[in-house]
Amino acid sequence: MKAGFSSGFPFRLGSVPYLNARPLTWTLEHAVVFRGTPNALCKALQERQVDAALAPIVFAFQHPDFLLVDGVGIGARGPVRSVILVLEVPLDQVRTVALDPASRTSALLVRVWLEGFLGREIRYVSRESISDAHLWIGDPALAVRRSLRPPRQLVDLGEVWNKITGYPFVFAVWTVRNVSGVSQLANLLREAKDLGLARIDEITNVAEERDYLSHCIHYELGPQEHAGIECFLSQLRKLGIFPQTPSLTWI
Ligand SMILES: C=C(O[C@@H]1C=C(C(=O)O)C=C[C@H]1O)C(=O)O
Repeated sequence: MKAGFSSGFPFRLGSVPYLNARPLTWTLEHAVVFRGTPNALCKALQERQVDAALAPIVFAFQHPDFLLVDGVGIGARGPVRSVILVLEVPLDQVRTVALDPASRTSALLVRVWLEGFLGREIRYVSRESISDAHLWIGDPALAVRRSLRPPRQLVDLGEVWNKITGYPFVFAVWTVRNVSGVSQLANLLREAKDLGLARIDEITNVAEERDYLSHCIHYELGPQEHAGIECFLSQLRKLGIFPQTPSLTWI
């Protein structure tokens, strides 16, 4: 039984099916009732199938009624490995990009990078279409990266964001409906992060995966990550996406 609750853990959690979320949910697996892509998690939150989800940060930009758990997230302070753009042609010839239908945040990060920072005009097409570049996230991205052969090249979006802005990037945060006991829930989610990070050796015995969880994904969310989120928001506004400044409520 979890501390402070007389009848078990009273919250329903949603998470992504990717390796990178495992340290955050390792000690809370019993409470995870929904596992789906970042896109599916947004729907699960809206349809009240879950009380809290490790949702794409951009969901909160559009839904200010949800609360965000501070101190924990899925971010990167440099190369992230699992958010990649695979190029079929040299970068300066890229005109069309197929987005990953699983993604919300990285789909906008691609736009910020190509349109905002590089000033390119890009047409976005569906995954099935022939395109000059493909976005991949999560475990499928890790698999694509392993099987990549020249002349195809890849761009690590965590790395380009950090090189250009100097900030970390935050992909996902625990996004919570304002239910009773919400601050206790936030404390438990922060505690679960510490417990999970101390048990990476239990989560995977594959050296490459341990390295990914220990060095590529950054689970702490502090002042630098907040500055990164603000910078991402201001870049989105420059592109005319989310013209209002959303008010984010951190707990
Ligand atoms: C770093 C990652 O972050 C994911 C990317 C997301 C997105 O692009 O919308 C959302 C949630 C994260 O789980 C990843 O899964 O590779």
